[in-house]
Amino acid sequence: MPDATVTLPPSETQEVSAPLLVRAARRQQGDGLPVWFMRQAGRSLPEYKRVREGIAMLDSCARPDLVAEITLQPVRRYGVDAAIFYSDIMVPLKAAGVDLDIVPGRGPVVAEPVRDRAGLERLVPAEPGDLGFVDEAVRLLVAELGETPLIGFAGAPFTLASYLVEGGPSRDYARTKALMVGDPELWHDLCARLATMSAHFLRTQVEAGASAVQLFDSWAGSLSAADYTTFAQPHSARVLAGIATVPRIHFGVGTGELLTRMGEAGAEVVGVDWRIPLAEASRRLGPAYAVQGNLDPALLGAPWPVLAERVRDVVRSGAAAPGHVFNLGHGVPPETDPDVLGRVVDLVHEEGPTLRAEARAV
Ligand SMILES: Cc1c2[nH]c(c1CCC(=O)O)Cc1[nH]c(c(CCC(=O)O)c1C)Cc1[nH]c(c(CCC(=O)O)c1C)Cc1[nH]c(c(C)c1CCC(=O)O)C2
Repeated sequence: MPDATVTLPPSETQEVSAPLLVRAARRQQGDGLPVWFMRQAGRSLPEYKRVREGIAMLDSCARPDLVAEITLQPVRRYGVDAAIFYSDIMVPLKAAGVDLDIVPGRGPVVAEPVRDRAGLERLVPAEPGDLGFVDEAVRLLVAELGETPLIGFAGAPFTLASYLVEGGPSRDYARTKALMVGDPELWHDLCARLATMSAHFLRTQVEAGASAVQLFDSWAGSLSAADYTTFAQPHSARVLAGIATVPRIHFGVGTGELLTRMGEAGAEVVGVDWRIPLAEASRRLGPAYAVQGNLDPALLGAPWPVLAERVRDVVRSGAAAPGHVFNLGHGVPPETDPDVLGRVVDLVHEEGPTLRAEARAV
């Protein structure tokens, strides 16, 4: 029999040894199905609560030893196919000197919201060395993780701007949208600056060894497709354009009507929430994109047989896409029983390949 490594062209030889997550993102996974969870590290884990005791969220993000430990916790516990860097979308802003805090149970709170040009002028991107703690943590992690890929991430300009303009979490993004349409020049200048910060945060992680990245535009689903295209997509595209060497995942909540634009912003994988089936998301996106998602996180509290059937539904629907990374439709809720997540991982690993093969044969 000929030696396969000799007959394959170099690019394909590399694919054979690439992590399953990376192969899925490149639409080369076959029946294998990688699984990880947004917010897999954090408050649902007792081991997380123990190491975080008495340490503020943003302080923990600046300590490479803690960041590495917290990032590894769900990998050890669940055997997920990827780690996601423990940090926050607001970290680059904090490093640039913005006075902000992450309030438990609430989210990011900004002391002086940015609502005019003077506010924008105060926002000076961090110098290259200012994210040294990120570089150090990623290097520690990549050495510890071995074969398991690390996903780096950043916040998209629209979602970051929503926190800066509102001063904290918001239901309707009224001030953000009023600024966006009322002073487009200020809006675009603000988002351009945020794009520079997020691109720098992502590049730091990729240069230190992250194998893939996810851009979180969590709140983009609050925009119409027209406003997304005018006010958000160009800035996200600039962030993603700086990171073309590794697979890029682009995620938001409630973005069923924006999926194609999110793909066109420069991603290989588009993250989908639970509101539309993956097969439908893939139909909208076409053959050039893989999908990630999309179990409804609220179902993690349902009786196991019911939940298991929903997990299988997601796997079957995802088999219609040219690539599928199993995930939730949004982050792990804090009250989640970790044992349930463990059972989901085991089910995806044990039944995923067969379910995918069956679904693809129909
Ligand atoms: C919108 C957003 C933020 N941060 C992030 C997003 C995008 C993801 C999403 O859509 O959920 C990104 C993020 N935040 C965190 C991670 C770590 C990696 C992981 O997913 O496991 C990631 C990828 C840790 C965190 N980020 C946060 C925590 C909890 C803080 C704590 O434990 O004290 C963690 C582990 C805090 C945070 N930070 C933010 C919010 C809304 C909150 C929740 C506030 C709360 O309910 O307590 C802003």
